[in-house]
Amino acid sequence: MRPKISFQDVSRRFDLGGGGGFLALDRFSLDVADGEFITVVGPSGCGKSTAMNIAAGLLRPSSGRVLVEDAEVDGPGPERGVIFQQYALFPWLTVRENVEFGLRVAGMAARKRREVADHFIALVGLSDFADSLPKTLSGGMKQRCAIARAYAVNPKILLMDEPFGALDALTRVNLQDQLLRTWSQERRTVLFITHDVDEAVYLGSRVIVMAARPGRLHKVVPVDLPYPRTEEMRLSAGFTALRNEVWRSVYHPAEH
Ligand SMILES: Nc1ncnc2c1ncn2[C@@H]1O[C@H](COP(=O)(O)OP(=O)(O)OP(=O)(O)O)[C@@H](O)[C@H]1O
Repeated sequence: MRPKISFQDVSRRFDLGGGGGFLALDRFSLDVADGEFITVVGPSGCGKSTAMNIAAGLLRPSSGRVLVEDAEVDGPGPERGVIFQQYALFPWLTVRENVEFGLRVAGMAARKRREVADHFIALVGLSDFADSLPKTLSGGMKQRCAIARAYAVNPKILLMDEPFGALDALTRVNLQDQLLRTWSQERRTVLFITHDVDEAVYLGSRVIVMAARPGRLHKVVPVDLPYPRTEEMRLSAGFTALRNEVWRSVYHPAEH
């Protein structure tokens, strides 16, 4: 089957001035299957965001290319929803209006818009807050609103760059479960960057471990735990073994 997303020898060099260049990403290649949940971990500066931004069409590769369903990415597109660590909600719009925003831009009729928005607001558990402004929400709720907004425009691909990075541990675990539930109901292809090794193993069907200087793919660790993932799984010997493998690859790449 053809991959949903295909990174093909993608490199990115940043010009540092004075003729010097910095290789942020070196010949990164990866095929992501339709409906797959891929997590990406690696030390700071290993090119995770660079790879994600190239797939989002926000940054151009210096060489190589990214294909989405066989078409080369040359800019942002509605089939790719992007969620960053910063929630980026419009503060003057309510939760529902934020979720409706992309639908309004796409020209959807008001009644349909509301129906779609309310579906996704319910999916992330924010129905009681649909008429609230972002400033009255906790960080986790804002991020759930951002997820509902990204889902509402029905992107086939979700690109998530440390979406839970700013949240406390408990909220984070809750949002991980919520994201997996949403993913199992509204199957999308997900590329999810995190610094948290546990999060990477818990969410992903494969963990992509990257290494720095230059930023590159170091190792792919398949996660042979079935979905739905559960709390018992988190505490299982199988999970711990995978977590240790990923940990060693991130922190001791020379030996692993
Ligand atoms: N616009 C830029 N100009 C120059 N260098 C850049 C630019 N963007 C990124 N870099 C460099 O490229 C490297 C990779 O950056 P990138 O943000 O992709 O890493 P990352 O793995 O996402 O890091 P982190 O985990 O800290 O977010 C870093 O060394 C960074 O300093």
